[in-house]
Amino acid sequence: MELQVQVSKRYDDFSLEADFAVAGERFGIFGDSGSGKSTLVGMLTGLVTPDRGEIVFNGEPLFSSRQRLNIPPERRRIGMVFQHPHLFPHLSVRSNLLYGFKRCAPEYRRVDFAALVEVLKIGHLLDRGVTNLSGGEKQRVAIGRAVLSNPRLLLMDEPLSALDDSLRFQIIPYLKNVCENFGIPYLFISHSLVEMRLMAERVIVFERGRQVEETEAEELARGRIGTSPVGYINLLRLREPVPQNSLYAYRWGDLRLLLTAPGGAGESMFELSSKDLILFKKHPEAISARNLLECTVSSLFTSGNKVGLELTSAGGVLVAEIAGDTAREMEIAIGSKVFAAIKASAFRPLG
Ligand SMILES: Nc1ncnc2c1ncn2[C@@H]1O[C@H](COP(=O)(O)OP(=O)(O)OP(=O)(O)O)[C@@H](O)[C@H]1O
Repeated sequence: MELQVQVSKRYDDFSLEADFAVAGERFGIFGDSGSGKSTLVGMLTGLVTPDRGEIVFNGEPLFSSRQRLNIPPERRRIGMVFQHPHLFPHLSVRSNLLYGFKRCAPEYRRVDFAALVEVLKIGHLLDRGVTNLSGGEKQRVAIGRAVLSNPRLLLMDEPLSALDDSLRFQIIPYLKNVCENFGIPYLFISHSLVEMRLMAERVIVFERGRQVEETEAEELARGRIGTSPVGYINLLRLREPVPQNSLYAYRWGDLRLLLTAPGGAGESMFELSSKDLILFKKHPEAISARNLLECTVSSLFTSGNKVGLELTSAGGVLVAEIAGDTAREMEIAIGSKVFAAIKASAFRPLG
């Protein structure tokens, strides 16, 4: 997709200025509460009219104040998934799903109902009403309904923020699979950096109605090292947990990691703060941490008085954070060998 946006909108005590062009399939809009994300989404869908500017999607103008053009929402073919699923309570799951499909002109119907139901794993729910579904099931139905309306672009405005932590991260693979399988580009809007990294490649950052940065999701996370109380969050996909005494041994690349958290069979995602890695220049003699990884420093980046280290190990890449003084004392440079100690309890399951 190609999306060009150059718009401004003023409310009494808030104004939004956006000027960006994106080309790609998985874009993110990131910003704190009140930064203007939903206002921008409203302008893209056509529910909010910009004061002036232009919005062009795949070469087709959707809004142009110069040309006095404002394509109505129903003709923009932009799908929406919101924070709350907004399902029709009197309709079954099947009828909710088919709502948009039936309203879509036959020539635009590309998404196959049976295939979509399979990807979202909601086949067993089709004949049920929606009121008693779990939060995660409701959101999967809402995603399915949006996708079945065959949008040219899917806008997801904080689609996970009403779900509790474990559900949030269970829904992410469905969201990604559904868009990838059916070739639907999306804009993912969120104030969660972890969600952004899992969903988007490039990210446009808004602060108080102003677009301040366009970058890669990973870069954005790394740039906040030292400024964020939780540090940089490493995301690890670990496999095949095997009970080992009171712990669980997981596979990570060519390494085994010991964790306190039991995971489901197959793969599970875990987060690990950059603050939870303790670095040694030489192999320590005896340590209480259950994991000791031999690593090479593959990249260094500074943020304030903190230094972020990208560490390459046989398992994969991890980011650690240490004070600038410590990095100098340890004579850390690109190519340095270090040992990273990590407690079994430092890994937190996502979902
Ligand atoms: N219709 C409106 N009239 C007046 N002010 C509005 C209107 N809509 C939004 N605003 C104001 O614009 C600002 C940006 O709101 P917006 O909902 O776009 O932010 P957001 O980044 O989506 O926030 P959140 O993450 O909390 O939803 C806020 O200060 C809000 O109060």
